[in-house]
Amino acid sequence: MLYKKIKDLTNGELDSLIERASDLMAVRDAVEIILEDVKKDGDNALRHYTEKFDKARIGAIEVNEDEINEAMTKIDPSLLKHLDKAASNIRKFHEAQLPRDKWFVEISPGVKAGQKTVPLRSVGAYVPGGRASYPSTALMTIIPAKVAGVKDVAMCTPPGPDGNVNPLTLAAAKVAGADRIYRLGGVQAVAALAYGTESVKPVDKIVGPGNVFVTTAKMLIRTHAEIDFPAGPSEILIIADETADPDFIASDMLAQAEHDPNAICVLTTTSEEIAANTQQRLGELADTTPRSEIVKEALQNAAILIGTSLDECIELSNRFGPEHLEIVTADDDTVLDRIDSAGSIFMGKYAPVSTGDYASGTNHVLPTAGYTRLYSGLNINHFLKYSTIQQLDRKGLQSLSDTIITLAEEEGLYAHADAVRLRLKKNE
Ligand SMILES: NC(=O)c1ccc[n+]([C@@H]2O[C@H](COP(=O)([O-])OP(=O)(O)OC[C@H]3O[C@@H](n4cnc5c(N)ncnc54)[C@H](O)[C@@H]3O)[C@@H](O)[C@H]2O)c1
Ligand SMILES: N[C@H](CO)Cc1c[nH]c[nH+]1
Ligand SMILES: [Zn+2]
Repeated sequence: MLYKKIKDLTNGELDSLIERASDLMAVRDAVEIILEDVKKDGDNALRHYTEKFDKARIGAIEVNEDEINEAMTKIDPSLLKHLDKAASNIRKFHEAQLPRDKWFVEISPGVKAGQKTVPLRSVGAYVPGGRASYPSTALMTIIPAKVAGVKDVAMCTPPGPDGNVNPLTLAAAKVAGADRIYRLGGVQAVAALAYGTESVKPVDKIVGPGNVFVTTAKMLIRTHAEIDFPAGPSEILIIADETADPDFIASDMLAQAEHDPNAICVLTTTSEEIAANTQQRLGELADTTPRSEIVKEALQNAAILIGTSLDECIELSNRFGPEHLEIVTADDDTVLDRIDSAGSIFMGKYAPVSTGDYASGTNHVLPTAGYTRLYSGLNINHFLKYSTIQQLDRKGLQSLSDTIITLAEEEGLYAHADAVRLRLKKNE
């Protein structure tokens, strides 16, 4: 773990903290081989890689209705109640993000310009399932697609060694409204959704998080399908002053560390005492937590960085661009106003990242590896596209004609000018 004052960081230390997208491309060669094999050999390659990585010999690639219904019967009703509660909060939040179906503005008399909203035709949701199973991610990816009106939503998630998909993930997919489910994980799932195979229908866009292999695969198939953004191994950065509680900080760092050995957890604080106590607490928790092995590996990438002022901590956070940002200071609103790159922001000591991971309604599929500098987390717009519209009457066209004809002729595009002249020459 890196434990230092921000001002003492070497350029190399700062670069490896900020420029972490290179971790994804380190697995590029291995990923490309799998992508090519699936493109060439379709279902055969899917079965081969599922056996290799998930230790499962699968027959049917698509999960059938009977399996889904059977999974539903296996789930404790009280568990289903919690799934429903999470689903309903996620639905409520994403419905609030919906834009208007169609709108117009009068640019000038007789000239109306507007916009129409259209859902994508088909989307593939990748739901991870390697080191943990992620029913919550089925809700986070499928619900917004359905709220946006996407007709065809497929889900891919890795099977267990018995070839079955985790029953709660199947239940979550059903609650969320998935149209098709494939027992496929990793690079092979992304390839199948992008290229299509005998059993898998290709989709227009692939969304959802995954480990470095899944995320790199998404970045490499973009000539075939659009993607949301790189959503790789989990990250947290906490900005804290002396008012924060080191036990809470350590437990929230642990909560993201337990996802993946490649997870990245950072605390930046103005308090040397908070820094030291957090480090000590992390050490204790790492030994006793059930996912100790993963956590200990992830904590090797962790950092505790002491700033001489909150300004220094905020600047570091904006350069890092964390997937999750927690702000725990005496004046969280003022810090919030200065944040320009963070996937999802958690304010105050009663808002651990776990709230957004499961139940506050916001989406937990978020850019990692510094991509919050470019992308927003998963939201309704990832499932929509917009057509602009213009509607003019004769007077409206007349009012724009000189401008259009002059600019078109300057560009040497005479037919553009004539398209206007012709209409105005003809009697109504
Ligand atoms: N950023 C986000 O929004 C977000 C949200 C939830 C989870 N996550 C992250 O998702 C990830 C889930 O990872 P996971 O591993 O548990 O599940 P996963 O489903 O992403 O990956 C499992 C698959 O990885 C493939 N794989 C494993 N080793 C491989 C190898 N050596 N070569 C090629 N392929 C290989 C296998 O096909 C396997 O099915 C974690 O990193 C977690 O932090 C991120
Ligand atoms: N923290 C993860 C995103 O990095 C999302 C998640 C799902 N389940 C638990 N947590
Ligand atoms: Zn989490």
